[in-house]
Amino acid sequence: MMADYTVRDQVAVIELDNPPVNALGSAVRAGIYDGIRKADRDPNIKAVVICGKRGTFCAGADIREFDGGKNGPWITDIGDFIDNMKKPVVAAIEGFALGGGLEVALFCHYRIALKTVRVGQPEVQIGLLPGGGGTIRLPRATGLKNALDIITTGNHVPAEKAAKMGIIDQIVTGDIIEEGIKFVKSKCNIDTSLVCLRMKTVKYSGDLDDISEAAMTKVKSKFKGAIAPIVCVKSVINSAKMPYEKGIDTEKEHFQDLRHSSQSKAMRYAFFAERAITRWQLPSGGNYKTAKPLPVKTSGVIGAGTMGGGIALCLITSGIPCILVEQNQQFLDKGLEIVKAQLMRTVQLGKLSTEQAKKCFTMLKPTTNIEDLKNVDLVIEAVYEDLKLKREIFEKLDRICKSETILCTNTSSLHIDSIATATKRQSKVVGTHFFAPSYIMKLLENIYGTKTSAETVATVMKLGKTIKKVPVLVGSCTGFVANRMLKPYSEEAQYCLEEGSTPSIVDTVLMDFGMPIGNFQVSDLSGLDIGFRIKREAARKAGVELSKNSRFFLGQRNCGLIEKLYEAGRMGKKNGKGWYKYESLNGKPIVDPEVTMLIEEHCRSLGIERRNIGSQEILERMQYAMINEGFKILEEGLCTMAEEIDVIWIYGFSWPKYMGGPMYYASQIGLKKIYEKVCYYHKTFPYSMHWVPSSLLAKLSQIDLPLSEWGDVAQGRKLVNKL
Ligand SMILES: CCCCCCCCCCCCC/C=C/C(=O)SCCNC(=O)CCNC(=O)[C@H](O)C(C)(C)COP(=O)(O)OP(=O)(O)OC[C@H]1O[C@@H](n2cnc3c(N)ncnc32)[C@H](O)[C@@H]1OP(=O)(O)O
Repeated sequence: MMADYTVRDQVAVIELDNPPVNALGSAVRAGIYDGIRKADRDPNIKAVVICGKRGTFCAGADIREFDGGKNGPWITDIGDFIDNMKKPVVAAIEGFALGGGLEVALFCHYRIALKTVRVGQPEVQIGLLPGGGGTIRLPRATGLKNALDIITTGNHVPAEKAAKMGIIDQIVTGDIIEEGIKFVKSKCNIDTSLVCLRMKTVKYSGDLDDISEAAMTKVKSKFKGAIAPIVCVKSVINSAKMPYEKGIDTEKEHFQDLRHSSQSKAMRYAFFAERAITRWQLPSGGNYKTAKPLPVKTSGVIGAGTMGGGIALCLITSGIPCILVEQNQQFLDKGLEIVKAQLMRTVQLGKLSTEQAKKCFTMLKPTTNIEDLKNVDLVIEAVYEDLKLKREIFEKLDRICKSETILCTNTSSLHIDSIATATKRQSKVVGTHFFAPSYIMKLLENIYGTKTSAETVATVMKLGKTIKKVPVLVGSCTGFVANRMLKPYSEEAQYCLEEGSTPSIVDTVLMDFGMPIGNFQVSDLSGLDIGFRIKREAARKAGVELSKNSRFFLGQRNCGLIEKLYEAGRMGKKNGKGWYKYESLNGKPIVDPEVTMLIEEHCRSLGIERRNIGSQEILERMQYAMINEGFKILEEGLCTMAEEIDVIWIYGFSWPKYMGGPMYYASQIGLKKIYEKVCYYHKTFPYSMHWVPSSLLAKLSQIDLPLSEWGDVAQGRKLVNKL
């Protein structure tokens, strides 16, 4: 059994034992169930302590069992039994009590915890509801309002706050088992039915229907398209509406429905994908197991623009002092204002106290002298995208900084080697590509160059976690993984415009799919001048003219609409007109007939016949083109596993987690169908190179392999004969 049973001083101690996080697999559930029955039967036992091994209580049900695991007792059987026990049972919590772990604690008559503990019901984040009585018992412990908040967000609650909320009975210090024994022995004379949560009523103020409606509206707007938060609200409301037993039975039905839902399956996939990508490896052989990260106790950021300022903020709010360098005082002052404003916003959002924010700000040392960086452990360069300038900076840094300093570039497109070769420490040069707004967006694309060492990679992967990002390691190519895949996606969106669609139709299709924002809205946010400059730079490099009226550019299909909008002074949201018009800087996008006319005129002048394009075609063309690119990225070894691509899209472009990511989505559609469509579009649009089918996709479309093995096939770790 995966729960140890020992007796100390007439108290039965049941220790959950399932490495690494004591997940409640069937054997653990059976262990607890057998343990409490044994303790109840034994007349020498006066009370019970339930706790966990390895410094943690329990991280919840074993998520891997949800795909059809072993049976074992249902979790609420444990609760039903404890509810009828006369001997007191205490949950002695250290580390985490999450999901089913917190539910087990709520079955107990009492809960004590160390100050460092965090509790929560994170099931909603994997598309579920707390199906072990959580939606019915937590409101009885803390009231409807708190329970709705905890269960619909999945946020962790620190011990002291949980104690104030009535979830924890006592905060203790010292050895948790000793404390548990002491505590529970003091409760032996108390009637357990008085403290049993089943017997309590749910506290709330106001009208239940109003509370329910307000909670529904909130989750529908906050978690657009997701089913689980809605079901969570229903079930928590049931705790106040229904008798205990009916509430529990209904909760179990909801849980089973959600467990089988495609949304929960995708979110469970995403949970493990996020963990799989931490097991990175370099083509040279170095990997997460063998490489040791260097300590980063001090840092520097070059460039105090929106990007650099945001990066500096990430560092200081994570406790890493940062020297922020700008070329002159005026730019530096402007950058500091950005940092201050963002810090204030963080305070307003309740994420930092004023005191904490002040303390963070003292960790920022602004300067106009790059020489001040000489002793820092790591520097992130975040100046604008100009290779010559970046090389100059790296050459200087190489001269100035101590030999151990790691030099990072926040380039979004330039090859790492083209910057690293400006230094004599190529092994210590690495890409750290943040996404705008850099303080908010979770993705950190870490890019290795030909000579980047495993130690350098380990350092920036660890740094990513420290500053609360999701770091993904990728190889170097133009645009890296995220922007390289975004290119065919947005190009197809523009081609759809010139073939007959409109920005609002395309964006609506994407948002109906689940994207939080459409392609053209994003383009307006980043600024049309950016897209225009990228094209102009590509033309300059190739030594050709950028012509808005040519249907071909560099041997490929071209859509000159962005140039035409740019020429018409439409810069995007910042000047109130782009693909849409805006009444204010915070305004919503409004369809602009001028843009429709501009598109129609563009088509007339080029002799393009417009037609009705259905939503299925729009979605397919944007997504399949990008998925095909994803397979090319795997094929070229720039990612080692398909999961990396999905995590990049979830955290870089807010792909809905309940759709798993583009590669997972492809696996659900079926690679055969995707490949056939890619071939069809390649035939239809022969001048768009992104439709040239990936050979890996071609290979995988003929066999039935799980996504977790696609990277192995690409890298030759798994050989497939059947073709
Ligand atoms: C007939 C079929 C029946 C099937 C039904 C099954 C039975 C159902 C029982 C009843 C269920 C009632 C409802 C309850 C539902 C739940 O409890 S769902 C789970 C809720 N819990 C969570 O979502 C917590 C998930 N974990 C975390 O958030 C974090 O892991 C952590 C605990 C905060 C620790 O973080 P960190 O230190 O950063 O470590 P990680 O890298 O995240 O994790 C370490 C490894 O542990 C694995 N892991 C973590 N949690 C679980 C888990 N709950 N189940 C399985 N595995 C887990 C994680 O994957 C890591 O391992 P690797 O992937 O190998 O790296």
